[in-house]
Amino acid sequence: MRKIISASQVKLADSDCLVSENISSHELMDRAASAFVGVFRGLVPDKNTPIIILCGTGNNGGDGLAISLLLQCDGYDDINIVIIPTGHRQSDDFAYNMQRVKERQISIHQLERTSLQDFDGLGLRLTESVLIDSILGVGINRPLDRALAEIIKMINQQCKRVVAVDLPTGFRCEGELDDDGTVLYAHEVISFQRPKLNFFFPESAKYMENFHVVDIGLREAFLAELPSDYYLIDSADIEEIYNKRKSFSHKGNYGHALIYAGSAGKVGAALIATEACLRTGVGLATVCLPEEERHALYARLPEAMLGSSEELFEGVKYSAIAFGPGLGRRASFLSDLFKKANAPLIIDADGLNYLSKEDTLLNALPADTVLTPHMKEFDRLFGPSENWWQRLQLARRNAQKFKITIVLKNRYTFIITEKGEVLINPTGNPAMAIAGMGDALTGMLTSFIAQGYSPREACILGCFLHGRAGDRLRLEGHAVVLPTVLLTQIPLLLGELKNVPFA
Ligand SMILES: NC(=O)C1=CN([C@@H]2O[C@H](COP(=O)(O)OP(=O)(O)OC[C@H]3O[C@@H](n4cnc5c(N)ncnc54)[C@H](OP(=O)(O)O)[C@@H]3O)[C@@H](O)[C@H]2O)[C@@H](O)CC1
Ligand SMILES: [K+]
Repeated sequence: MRKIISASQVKLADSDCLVSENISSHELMDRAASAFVGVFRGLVPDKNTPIIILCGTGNNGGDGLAISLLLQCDGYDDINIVIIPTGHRQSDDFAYNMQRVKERQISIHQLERTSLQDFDGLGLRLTESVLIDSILGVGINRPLDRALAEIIKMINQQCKRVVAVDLPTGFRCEGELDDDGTVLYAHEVISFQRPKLNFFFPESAKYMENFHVVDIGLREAFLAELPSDYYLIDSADIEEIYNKRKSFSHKGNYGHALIYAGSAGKVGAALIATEACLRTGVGLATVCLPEEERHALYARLPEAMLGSSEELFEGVKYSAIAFGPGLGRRASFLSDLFKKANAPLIIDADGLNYLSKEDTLLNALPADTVLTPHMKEFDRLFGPSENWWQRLQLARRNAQKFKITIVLKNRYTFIITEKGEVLINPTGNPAMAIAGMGDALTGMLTSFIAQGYSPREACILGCFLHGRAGDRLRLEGHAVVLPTVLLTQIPLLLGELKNVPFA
């Protein structure tokens, strides 16, 4: 898992890198510039493209200058640099790179003061150029001055393609994103070493389209020691957590899941959740569906067993219970379930809606419960929030208070553990925005918990693989991914882990 660090921690990691490798800060800046250019080349392969590099006078601006040198060496032949004064003094590495740029034949336009009129007077071809934004990076420490904000608003109206260095100018790395703040909109952001936490909030879409993260060699061992509650899940975590199926094992070794789901007109939700559970490897799955809907289950999923509410808990020990997809009014069984359940619960959809209407039930949630709300379900459960930063903090408080895991679903799903850690899932794409996708996730999480994984492990595995299956289909050309099609990928993805599915 990759720890997400704050703007101030980045500076500590930079200093550590200089000391531990015994390099100068401009050498590290060259490394950052080179990593940036590595991605930039792929984004803008045409070397005749007019490029405008907007530089502030701190280290973000220093990066811009170092980037100009590399791009020129690479054969980009139409580069204009504009220096916009930021702050009280130039940083040393900015001054160092300025000296190097002056020794080359690159056009430099130096604004003596930050003013829209002066900027406009430069007559830059903003609409035809690719603009590299290196005005401000992690050093932003106050709202933008009016004059700089005016320049940025004009650029936002005119520029068709902006590539930001480290982060878009004006964007805050963490904390509440200011709704009225001016930010230089970036079509691409090339960020150093780690993505910034706020890249993962839906509000960031207003300020940026895509981001790339490049390694600049900061010491991972140092980053691992920094305190942070935010982590980005990566494929190595999946390899580490997932256990191969053992030889001589049988269905009894892989758990028995109960799927309490479906109602008249919403049987599909139960079928999808159950199919997901089975395809993720559970040993046994029992579905509690209304009796009259049983034919759909037998026709679609002969592997599943049907149970009725009365007999469900007689002498059966489940290893995980999913509750909610397509339940409608049947969700009122939740209070009884709390008394009868003998396994961790995964509550979704109508189960969450019922929970939000009955205040006292939240306090009665059994240990190890997983809630899987999307934003609206979350707000109904725990109250409204003004923005995603507030919502995430509210989720952390409630996960700790009730000792539960909350899977807050979005483009980047946040898994909030009972300790208040936030694990960010990077996989998934808009082709997956379709009915039934959440039911599939619920089935997968239930399956992993039934197989003996902790709620934390199950949520990491389930969210990552669910999104990865969708990403694979998207890459194969599917503009839309149906949940039942996505589920066909799950056994294949599991089979690819550690290359051998069996011990
Ligand atoms: N550290 C490293 O070794 C490495 C760092 N790297 C790069 O450095 C970047 C961070 O550089 P940084 O710390 O110099 O900050 P940066 O974002 O350039 O801005 C600072 C200047 O802006 C000013 N200022 C602040 N707010 C303002 C506002 N609202 N409006 C106007 N001005 C404002 C502030 O002024 P002051 O507070 O002094 O008045 C100060 O002068 C980082 O994002 C990455 O790109 C990479 O090369 C890798 C190695
Ligand atoms: K920037």
